[in-house]
Formats: sequence, C-alpha cells, structure tokens
Amino acid sequence: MTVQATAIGTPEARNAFRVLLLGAGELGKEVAIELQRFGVQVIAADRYDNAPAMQVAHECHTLNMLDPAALRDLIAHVRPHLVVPEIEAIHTQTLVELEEGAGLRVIPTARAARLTMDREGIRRLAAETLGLPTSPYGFVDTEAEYLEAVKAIGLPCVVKPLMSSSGKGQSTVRGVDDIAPAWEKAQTGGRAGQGRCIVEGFVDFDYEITLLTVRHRDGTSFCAPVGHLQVDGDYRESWMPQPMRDAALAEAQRIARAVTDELGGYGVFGVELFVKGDKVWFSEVSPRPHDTGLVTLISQELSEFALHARAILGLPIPEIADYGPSASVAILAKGKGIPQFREVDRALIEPGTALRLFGKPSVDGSRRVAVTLARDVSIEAARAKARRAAAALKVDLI
Ligand SMILES: Nc1ncnc2c1ncn2[C@@H]1O[C@H](COP(=O)(O)OP(=O)(O)OP(=O)(O)O)[C@@H](O)[C@H]1O
Ligand SMILES: NCC(=O)N[C@@H]1O[C@H](COP(=O)([O-])[O-])[C@@H](O)[C@H]1O
Ligand SMILES: [Mg+2]
Repeated sequence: MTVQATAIGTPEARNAFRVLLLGAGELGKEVAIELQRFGVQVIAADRYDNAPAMQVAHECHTLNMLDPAALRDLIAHVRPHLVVPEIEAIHTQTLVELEEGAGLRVIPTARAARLTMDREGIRRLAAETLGLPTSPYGFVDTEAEYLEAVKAIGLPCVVKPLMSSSGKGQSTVRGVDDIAPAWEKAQTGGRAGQGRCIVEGFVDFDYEITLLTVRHRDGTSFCAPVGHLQVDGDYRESWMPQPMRDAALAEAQRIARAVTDELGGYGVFGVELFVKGDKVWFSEVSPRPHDTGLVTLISQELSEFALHARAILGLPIPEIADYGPSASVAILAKGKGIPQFREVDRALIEPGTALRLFGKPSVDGSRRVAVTLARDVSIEAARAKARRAAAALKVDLI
C-alpha cells in the first residue's frame, strides 16, 4: 500500500505518477492542487464537463461513474497508480473487483469506498459489527415498510436515500403531515434514483462535529474537532476548534479510531459525530476530505487536502499545526445559470479572510459555489468575520 515519495516522476513523462480522481468537485479541486505540488499527474473524472477539479487537472474525462463498463474502460485507459474517490456515486463494486483481481490501488481501500457509498453498509458496520453508539435505524424498500419503520422508531425521525450526500433527498419528519412528503422526497432526491432508504431516530444533540482523522504511514492523527451548522442536511457553516469536554473528545476519538481502523488504508476520513454532554453518537464517515473541513484551508498549516495528499502518497505527517480559531461559510447560489461573482474585493477587505470560488460551470436549483474563510481571536469572532465576507460577496446567475 505504501508509495515511496522517491517514486514520484514527472507529469506527462513516461515515469509520471498518475492519480485518478473519481469526482471532480470543490473538494477534489483542492486535493488536485495539493497533489500537483508534489509533481503528481492528476486525471479528473466526473459526470459533467468542466467540473472544478478538471480545471486544474492534467487530463479529464466525463462519464457516468455508476456505470460499471464505463468505469472499467476509464481505469483501463488511464492506468492510474492510485484511484481517489471524491464522491459516493461510483460503481464501487467495480473498484472492489479491480483491487482484488488487477491490483488496483483505491484510496483508502475499495472496501471502504463500497461500505460508505451506501448508508446501510457503513451503518451496519458501525452499529452491528463494531457496536458503536448510533441513532436507532431501519432500512425500507417500500412505502408500507417506511410507514412501519416510522411507527417503530417514532417521531421525530430522519429519512434519507441510501446513496445521497449534502442532504439530497433528506427530510426530518416532525409531525404526521411530514410523513408522506418525506417519502416522496427520498424517492426523487437522491443521487442514484429511487429505492431503499434509511429511517433514523432523531438525535437531540447539543452540537455536532466532524473529526478529521488521518491514517498515514506512521499511524493515526486527529485534527481539532470541527463544529458545524447544517440546514436541510447541507453544511452552511463550520468552525474549529469546537470546544469539547475532555470525556466527549476522548469518546469521539475512540469512535473515530474504531471506524477508521476497520476501514483501513491511508488518507483523511471525516468522521461525523453528534454530541450531548459526554455522550457521542456515530453518524457517518467520508473516507475522504469533508466539506465541513474546508475550514482547514485557513485554520491549519496542512489543510485536510494537503493531509490527504501526504497520507495517500505515503509521506510523513509529523505534526498538524493549527493557526487558531477559524470559520467557514458556504455560499449557495439559487436559480438557473452560470455563476458570476461580484464584490469579491469587499469579501476580502478584512485581514485574516480568504475565499475559494469553485468554478462550477452552472447552477440549476441550489448549489454550493464558493466558501468564505476567516481566522480571528475567538470562534465567535471568526464566524462573524466569515459571515461578513459571505454577506459582502454577491453571486449572479447569468
Ligand atoms: N438521526 C439524526 N438526528 C439528528 N440530526 C440528523 C440525523 N441525521 C442527520 N441529521 C442532520 O442532517 C445532517 C446531514 O445528515 P447526513 O450527514 O446523514 O447527510 P448527508 O447527505 O450524508 O450529508 P453530507 O454529505 O453533507 O455529509 C447531519 O449533519 C445532521 O445535522
Ligand atoms: N457533502 C459532500 C460534498 O460536499 N461533496 C463535494 O461536493 C461536490 C458535488 O457538488 P455538486 O452537487 O454541486 O456537483 C463533490 O464533487 C465534492 O467535492
Ligand atoms: Mg453527513
């Protein structure tokens, strides 16, 4: 599994070290940039043209990554040294088969990509195999089963398609009037069409965190906990370090270590946890950098993307130095058209402020198109500053 740094050649040359990103959104774009800094040849693939990471990659491919034949053809064509999944919606069984049969190297492992692409795989692993605390849950295929599960779990509960992210297709059912619309949304809103859903009991947490956990050649390292605010299952703000009681942090790290050790391989994992007092529940895990971890672009010397690049290349991570209280605010564009940003200068007027404009080629509905970043003397001050930057930035869809 280890890749020696000395084995990195020159992009486009016969000794190039090739990394194939499956998914080329804003998170992959930052990973691509970090890999390029090590002279890696980056090939970016996604379901649409001109995706953010494609704009900084050496080569790009547009395909349906859920199609096993198309995925196989792509991998045969690119012959990557490493495959780095960037989204869930990939035919991960193909990766499992190629890892077993053809020695393909998948980050962190093909099994981790397969287990986390659907909520059932990772939930059963965490709750049933590892015995970790989670919300109560049930899996349903039909509306009748769904109604049964809602009755058994009780209200409020949360309904999600098995394969979705950023809250797509997700609803919280608070009263009886929400039951039917939540089923309808779950059947139409996921990333892979209709089908099986999870119904989860609602966890009445004090706060939620992402514990960025890095498995690298010398062991496991944790970033400071990232606190975040979600609206409609989608991240809107994140900050770090989230203050936590010692017992809760220790429990969060115990859970994160158990899950990531089980998944194995090298790379960054975003372990999502709910916290109430000293009690911690496992929610889910991304075997890759996490959107709430965008805050590390300003809070740490090595962002989660730089950490991912180092870990997957088998390079050392001797320390994770942080720069103090920091925050991020996601910028969503709503409507239809090509994003155009105005007042970018106003968004950057204060010291300790930064910005990423993702370069997404179009919006149809609601889509995250940028993030503001800020650092200050306290979390409150950093959050307020990141919000001021977000309020200053204007997005038109033309
Ligand atoms: N059982 C639950 N109890 C309380 N809140 C929940 C529950 N499940 C989800 N949520 C809320 O919805 C958010 C999104 O849920 P989840 O992470 O499962 O969705 P997702 O679509 O995978 O999102 P992402 O891709 O951004 O991680 C959570 O961060 C949390 O705020
Ligand atoms: N919560 C997961 C997440 O944030 N993933 C990030 O969003 C992109 C998809 O965005 P899109 O839906 O705008 O194409 C993904 O490619 C990834 O970078
Ligand atoms: Mg999540």
